[in-house]
Amino acid sequence: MTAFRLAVVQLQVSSDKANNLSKVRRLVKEAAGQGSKVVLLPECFNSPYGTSFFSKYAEKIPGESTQMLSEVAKENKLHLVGGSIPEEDSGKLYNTCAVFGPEGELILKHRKIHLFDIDVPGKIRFQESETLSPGNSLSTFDTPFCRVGVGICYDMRFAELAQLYNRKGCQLLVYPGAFNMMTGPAHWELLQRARALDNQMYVATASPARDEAASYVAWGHSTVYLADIRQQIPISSQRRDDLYAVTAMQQGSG
Ligand SMILES: NC(=O)CC(=O)C(=O)O
Repeated sequence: MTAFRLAVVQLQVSSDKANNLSKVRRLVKEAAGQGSKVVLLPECFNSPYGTSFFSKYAEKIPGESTQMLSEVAKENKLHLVGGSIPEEDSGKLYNTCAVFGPEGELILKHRKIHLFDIDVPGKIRFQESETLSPGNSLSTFDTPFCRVGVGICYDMRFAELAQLYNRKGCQLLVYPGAFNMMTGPAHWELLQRARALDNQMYVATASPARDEAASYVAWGHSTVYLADIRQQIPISSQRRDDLYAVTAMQQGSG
């Protein structure tokens, strides 16, 4: 891994898609001006986060929002991890992160694998699966600095995914996310620290900025967490592969 500057954009997302896109343009340019080579956007950066919004804001890829991401990555000569947008494909909706390289090329699409379905009586009920379909693929990409593993928000709760990315040689995990005012204070930082510590990898998250007037109030607190003590505490070489293994099943499409 070589040193580079990573920017995490905590965006104030509104119901005005065009305004969200123009803010992204401005903020990525600003991050590039400060020397950033990889920029991470939040989950659902072009739309309010909520099941009632996904179909209205959904786009095909390529489409308006990802075209903007491609242009911005190229203009600023950086890797852009495009948070996520509601994606429409063949009549289904996905929560999808598109990653672009410095020539504006689409490197990968990661569709959220674990949908956010929770029901905490009296506090919060959220069922992404009412409108979204899950992705079925792991997603990694290479930069000149390190290999990166991609998950979206709820994906961060699943330790196995991070372990598989570790086995695939990733040194940085990125999670665009939008935890809320209940799960945020309880788990947001803890999960990042857990994934970083278990795997001795860097972990970065980007959230929409908190908007108390939104129907879903994001916790915010975008973070970069470091656990870079591989040499001193060499757990990767001390693993008992003779006793246990984390393996991926055959990946489907999506
Ligand atoms: N929004 C999510 O996908 C996940 C979340 O908010 C949580 O796990 O808490």
